[in-house]
Amino acid sequence: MNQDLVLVIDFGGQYNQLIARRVRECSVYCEIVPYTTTIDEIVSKNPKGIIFTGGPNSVYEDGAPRIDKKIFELNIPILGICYGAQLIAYTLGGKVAGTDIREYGNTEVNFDTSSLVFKGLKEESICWMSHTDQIIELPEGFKITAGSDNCKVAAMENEDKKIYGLQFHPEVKHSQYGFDMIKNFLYNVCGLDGSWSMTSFIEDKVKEIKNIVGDKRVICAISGGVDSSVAAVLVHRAIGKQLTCIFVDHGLLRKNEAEEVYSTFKEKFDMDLIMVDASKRFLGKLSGVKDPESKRKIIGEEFIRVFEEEAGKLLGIEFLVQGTIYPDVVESGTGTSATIKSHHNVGGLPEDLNFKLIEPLRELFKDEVREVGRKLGIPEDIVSRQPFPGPGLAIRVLGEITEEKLHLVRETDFILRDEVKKAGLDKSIWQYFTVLPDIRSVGVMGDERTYSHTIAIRAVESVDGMTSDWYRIPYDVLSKISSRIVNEVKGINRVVYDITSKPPATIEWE
Ligand SMILES: Nc1ncnc2c1ncn2[C@@H]1O[C@H](COP(=O)(O)OP(=O)(O)OP(=O)(O)O)[C@@H](O)[C@H]1O
Ligand SMILES: O=c1[nH]c(=O)c2[nH+]cn([C@@H]3O[C@H](COP(=O)(O)O)[C@@H](O)[C@H]3O)c2[nH]1
Ligand SMILES: NC(=O)CC[C@H](N)C(=O)O
Ligand SMILES: [Mg+2]
Repeated sequence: MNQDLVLVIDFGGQYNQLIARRVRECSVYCEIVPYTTTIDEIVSKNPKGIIFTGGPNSVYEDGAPRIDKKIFELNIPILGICYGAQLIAYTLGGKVAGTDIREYGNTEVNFDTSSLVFKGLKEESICWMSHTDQIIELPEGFKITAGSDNCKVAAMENEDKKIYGLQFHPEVKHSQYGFDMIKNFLYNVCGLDGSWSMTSFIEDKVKEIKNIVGDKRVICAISGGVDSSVAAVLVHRAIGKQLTCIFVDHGLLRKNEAEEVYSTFKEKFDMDLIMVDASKRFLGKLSGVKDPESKRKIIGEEFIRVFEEEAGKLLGIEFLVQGTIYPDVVESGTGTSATIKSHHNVGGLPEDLNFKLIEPLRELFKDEVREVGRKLGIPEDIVSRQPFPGPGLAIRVLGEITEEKLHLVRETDFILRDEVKKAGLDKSIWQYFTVLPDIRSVGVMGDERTYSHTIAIRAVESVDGMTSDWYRIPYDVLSKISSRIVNEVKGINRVVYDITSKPPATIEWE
């Protein structure tokens, strides 16, 4: 890509994805790479600025993630945040140590506003702290540019070398002027002009895909969802008829979904589509499997096996396009971030993958993908669709999957969607579905005892799927949904509402 790039180097912090977002919100393109990335790889990407993230370790401990000292000699501006700042100090000969005073949460910080990073901001403001270690000795050539009651070095810099360290987290909303500080770093220190936009993203990706693919043929795994639709249209713009889309019915789709996806696709897009009914083989492979991660890996592998078979019939296929987005990558575990769950399209991929992957949306968050989709002219009803996970109902039937349980989730989900739509809430709730926990409970229906399944309703609001809060569906709507479910779906005698945010829960139950 020929646009200016900022690299975020990942040291395992909790807010890394937020840093990347904030950079893009400043209209600067950015990518996150693990701290193990070599200096040569970093140089080859030609970044105009580098940001070190926070992280759970203490820099002075054995085995803590480190960075090659040469990075400070590249004459590329560097901003270290929390662990990142401590790492700068440690690597350049300063001193970092654990202290008795921990700082967590809102903290008043004083600033030297002659610093390029704090220029134009208040001399005192609230910042979000989350650390136990402190920089107790500056490296040579550095000066202190901010401090708090309990932390003498809340910020330090070496203006000549363009190296900056912040002990607090400018990327979280709780830091009053945090966004402005990131912007100052990008504009004042790195000299970037904020000219990046989703339009330039599209143009660059189209060029890049053309170059990679040449005259080869490509298949695209399409689900009817937002991400794969956007990926397909983007790739189609680059290589047109060299692309064939494949939609797999794995027997884990929602009610009427296969027919609906097929007809919408045919109506809205001018692309080739192959539908594969693979429900028997998926359900066969999943039979008796209870563990969520095992289910995800089986599904990830089976998807690829189906794509391989279909590609075999088409001749000359080298590439597989997937609508992978950043949360799929980070939740699957990056080596620095923990594995939360293996998304089928990343952590669930088999090792012997015979395709080269094309994943043009891999660095983006959901709302950014939607923006790209709108810019590409994809109809709003597709772009604003609620997400549906690739493993489908397999991760909404907890534990062992049976046809009977799939039926219960399918029917209850259908009622939920119907009532949400009738209440006019389908555009306001980010994602909503039913889950079948593996429990039964006692009820009384028509004066008879029942011992039947419980269904849980999950509805969340979110921006990017990385964090979420439970959606407050009005009681009267919930009441209608509950009574329809127990009246219309035989085998359910109890309905519960999931009122947990993410974190600590996740959106899906498995
Ligand atoms: N039934 C399917 N058939 C073929 N490919 C699929 C299917 N389900 C998922 N995929 C592939 O896996 C990728 C990840 O799935 P995911 O559900 O995250 O994205 P999506 O379905 O495209 O969008 P959304 O998040 O809006 O549902 C998809 O982009 C697509 O490439
Ligand atoms: O394609 C996908 N493959 C997967 O394996 C997968 N797991 C979760 N999801 C979707 O990702 C978002 C975040 O989900 P969680 O909070 O459950 O991790 C939510 O929107 C989930 O529906 C998946 N999508
Ligand atoms: N949030 C962070 O980056 C924490 C850094 C380091 N582990 C500390 O406790 O000080
Ligand atoms: Mg999907």
